[in-house]
Amino acid sequence: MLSLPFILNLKMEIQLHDKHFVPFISADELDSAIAKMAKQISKDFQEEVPVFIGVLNGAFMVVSDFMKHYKNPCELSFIKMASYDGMETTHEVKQLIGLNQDLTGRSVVIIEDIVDTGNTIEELHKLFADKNLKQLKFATLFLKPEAYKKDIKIDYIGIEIENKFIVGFGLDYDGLGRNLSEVYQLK
Ligand SMILES: O=P(O)(O)OC[C@H]1O[C@H](OP(=O)(O)OP(=O)(O)O)[C@H](O)[C@@H]1O
Ligand code: HPA
Repeated sequence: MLSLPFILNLKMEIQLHDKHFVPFISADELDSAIAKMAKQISKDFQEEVPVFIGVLNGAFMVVSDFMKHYKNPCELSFIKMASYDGMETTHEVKQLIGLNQDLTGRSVVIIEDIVDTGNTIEELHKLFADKNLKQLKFATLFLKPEAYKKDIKIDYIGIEIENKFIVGFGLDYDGLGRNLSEVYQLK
């Protein structure tokens, strides 16, 4: 006979396309990590109005929850970048929707759902280099330290995770899984 934990575990496992995923990070843990980042960032930007830039598609949920936790004046915009095909990076980061705002003299905080290889934030770093910003900072809900090989400083990190593929809370596997309110890890 199967034990109860085994049955519960089977129930919680999900399948997206051909892959199976298991529960990894709960909605409560995600919310606490985002609230902590919002608190840190508001402390660092008390004297000014930062411009937050969310990186679509993946960051839409993080940004939405982050904004609810950020209580000081701020502005928000989005940029759309993509490089992943299924579970693999293509190493070519494309800008799919750009910014049309003058950011001269502004403090900009890029908000990412995940920094993995760092290819995307490297491209963003280049993209903002000639925008005459006051400062550029990077915030990410997830960082995979074993995969990240770039020199760019990541100023605000929610949760460090091992180098395994995850889905949920904005992150997808080949288009699916973005609407999950918890994060799942590849089985
Ligand atoms: O550090 P990296 O290896 O560059 O990976 C991080 C990027 O990968 C994902 O985007 P993706 O290119 O899959 O596009 P999406 O946001 O539309 O899913 C994620 O949202 C990050 O932007
Ligand atoms: O682990 C991941 N999951 C989903 N999308 C991603 N983009 C980079 N890393 C990941």
